[in-house]
Amino acid sequence: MATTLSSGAAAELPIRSQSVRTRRPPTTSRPEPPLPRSESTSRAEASRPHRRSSQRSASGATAAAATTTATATSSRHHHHPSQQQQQYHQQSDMSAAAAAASAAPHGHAAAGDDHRNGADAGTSTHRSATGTTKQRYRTVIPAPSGNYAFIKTIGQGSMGKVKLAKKEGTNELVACKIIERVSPDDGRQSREEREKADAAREDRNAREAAIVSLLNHQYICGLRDNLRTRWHWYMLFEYVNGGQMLDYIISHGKLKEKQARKFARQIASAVDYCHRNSIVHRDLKIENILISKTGDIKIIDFGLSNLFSPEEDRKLKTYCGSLYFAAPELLQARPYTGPEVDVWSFGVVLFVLVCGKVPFDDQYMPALHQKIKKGAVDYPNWLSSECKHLISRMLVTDPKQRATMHEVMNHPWMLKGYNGPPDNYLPRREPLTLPLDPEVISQMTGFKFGPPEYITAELTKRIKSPKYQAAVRRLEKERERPEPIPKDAEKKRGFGFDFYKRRNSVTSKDTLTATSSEGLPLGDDPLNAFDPLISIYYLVREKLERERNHVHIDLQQPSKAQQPPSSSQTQMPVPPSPVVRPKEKHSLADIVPPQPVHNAEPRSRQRTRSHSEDQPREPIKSGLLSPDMIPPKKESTAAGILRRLSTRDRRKEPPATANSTDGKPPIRGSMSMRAKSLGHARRESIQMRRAKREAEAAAQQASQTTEPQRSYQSHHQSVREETDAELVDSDVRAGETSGGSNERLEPEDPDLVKPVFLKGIFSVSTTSTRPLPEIRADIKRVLRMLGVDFTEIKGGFSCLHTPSINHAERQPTVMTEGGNDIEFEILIVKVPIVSLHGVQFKRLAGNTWQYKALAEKIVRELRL
Ligand SMILES: Nc1ncnc2c1ncn2[C@@H]1O[C@H](COP(=O)(O)OP(=O)(O)OP(=O)(O)O)[C@@H](O)[C@H]1O
Repeated sequence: MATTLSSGAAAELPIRSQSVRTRRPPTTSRPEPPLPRSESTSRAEASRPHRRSSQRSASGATAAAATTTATATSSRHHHHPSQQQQQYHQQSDMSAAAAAASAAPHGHAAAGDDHRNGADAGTSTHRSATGTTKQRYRTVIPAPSGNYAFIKTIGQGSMGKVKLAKKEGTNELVACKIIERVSPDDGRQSREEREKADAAREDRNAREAAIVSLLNHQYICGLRDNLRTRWHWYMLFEYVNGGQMLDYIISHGKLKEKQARKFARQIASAVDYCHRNSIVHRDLKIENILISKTGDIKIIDFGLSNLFSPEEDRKLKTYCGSLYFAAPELLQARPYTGPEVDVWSFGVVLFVLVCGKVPFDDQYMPALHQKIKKGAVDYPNWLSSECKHLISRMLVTDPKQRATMHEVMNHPWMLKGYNGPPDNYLPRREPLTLPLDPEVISQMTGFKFGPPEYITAELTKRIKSPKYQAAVRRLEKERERPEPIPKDAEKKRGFGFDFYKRRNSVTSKDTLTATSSEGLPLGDDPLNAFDPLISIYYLVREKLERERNHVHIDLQQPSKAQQPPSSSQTQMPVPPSPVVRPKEKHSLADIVPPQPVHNAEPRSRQRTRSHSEDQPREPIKSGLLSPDMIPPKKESTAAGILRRLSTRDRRKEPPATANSTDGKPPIRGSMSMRAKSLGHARRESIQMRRAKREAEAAAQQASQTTEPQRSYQSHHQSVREETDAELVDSDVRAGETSGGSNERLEPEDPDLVKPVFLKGIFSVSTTSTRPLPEIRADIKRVLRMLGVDFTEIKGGFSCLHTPSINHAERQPTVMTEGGNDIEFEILIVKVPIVSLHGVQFKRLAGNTWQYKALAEKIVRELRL
């Protein structure tokens, strides 16, 4: 149960008072509008075939699906002891103390709020006249931007399900997070308690929707649309289809520092962007980092995020997050500003990336608490001293001594191989001036700021305040200072050495930036995180500008929308730049840039921080080169991915051939994927394009042959990027073919392997040159051996495992939601070009670390 401490209480948080974020008990009694049940959803649900006989209803697939969901919902919503250990939440936030009246929450109240329209959607239960509970499904979400049809469930968090959905008439895929709004009466709470909990949850949902709808960052999963019905919130996010970071780690074990750095820089970029917009995530953990098709990270789940203020007397007091990633001050129930708890969690994430395990672990909760509070970390000796140093600066138990994001981003480990710190992609801003834009004010909803007049009055007060005006003057002075010293010069005079000396005193004076405000401590910078109201004003205004411009601003290219307004009239929208977001690249050739990879991050908008520029900013400044003309730079290339994939331990592979460049055996195929030097990237890119062309020709030839001739081998050779439409088709077909039954499929059936390309590469836990039937047989052997229930589905296996006490491993035992059951898929994917099969794991539900332990065990047992 959530426990509220009195303001400022610094008492130890009793362990039993911890709880998951307010979770709903099983849904049983709420009447649901009589909705037509969609066939395709039934199929999709029924295609989740791991249900045990005890969970199955005799009345066929529909009932089975209903039971399934009810069971899943039920098991998830019970307050399992481990849940209580995993996430905890105490309700008493700054926002709750904010202005009394709340504007309408962000999101669109759908017709579903009217029961008679039957527009509520998603999964929910319905108690019939006979008292039996039935699950109802809705297949289409009538979102403001169009109708979205559900395809299948792709995730399950503590707040609800996440389903893949497709916009009708398009191939656009979204991940729809479905959150219930009202808790049913399970007899455990009084009506008042329930209502209070629902109201608090509603505030959180509104805030999550409001926050994610405003954020605009390439490493943050963007909200496409948002719908609220009587019973549910539907948040339609961009679909991130490269898998979870967790799977990546299961696949690769610990990452090489170089690879971890790339991800860490992206996380830092996103987190710093949030902080400079007065937003703290509060639930940073490995599960909330997904990987996109292009190999970049996307942070998800802002369900626990909130606004923060640098003011001492406006500290946050909600203690939430995942225990393994939680800062010690949260365990001690101490009020906190905000960013420092994210820095700690980020430190834990970084440790997981480079070590493949959590830094603090104990199966006995009080001991785990003690370890976190003590902050003693065992660093493996193979970790570089710079990496150790950075993590040790992030995992400082005293939040005042802990590294700031500024320090993290400028740490030598972060800079290694790069020209500067990660870019946070903040749009260029100017200090606010009066009058304020009423349209912007009217859209500042979802945060309980109060009515527009109140917001206007408060903002005016802040802008006129001596503190703000002094900050503006300081900024102006900063901007008048001469240009910063070139980066090379920084290196020459020993920047790295200086860094260590002043690590605890990073202030505005330490920053290398002369023209930017970004080195200023939070609260001194009038442009970033000065005050939550001001930050939200900027964000809303920027969002409106994007919408007015009617173009999707390409996050990887600067556009005029990010240019400073030409006058003090900062509300005036800048004329749209003719930048239309290019369609996401799908082909290998398209995403392999012909450039070295060490300047990893895409050149983005014109930045306010000059010292982080990866390219000279002069041309932009002088107007010689339009910012829109700067080509994006990306490290995350297919070549890079494949190269990394190929550098994995392949002891079991055939001996080296003449193609081997470094004495190690190459992976099968004509081209060596073992190139390690950066200079090889370009060559690889060319080779890959050539190979792709050749393979396409071969595939075309194969398609002209008769059906039997289109053998297993040619299926292997088909090298083609799967489009989203095909992905949808295959997902739907998967539901149709498997139908939730245990029916045996011919092992040679090409449908048994899912032709996933880049998507699969990221989560490939292991690859094999062995024929598909052998791989499948081996997986089945291992699953049976480990007592995992499974059903064959298209492209792999749907698995369910209930860990027994005997199975308990020395692994982190708690972390996220979920009952005992671990639900996951093992997909066999094709790795393009090189005719390999990869085994991909995908967690659907269950305890993260139990899942990780199991997946790793399966990988170990496989003889691929
Ligand atoms: N945009 C997305 N694209 C693809 N998969 C997603 C997306 N968003 C969420 N998921 C999947 O759904 C899962 C749950 O999502 P999310 O973390 O947002 O839910 P939650 O209820 O807030 O979870 P938690 O209990 O971890 O806080 C994720 O772990 C991920 O596997």
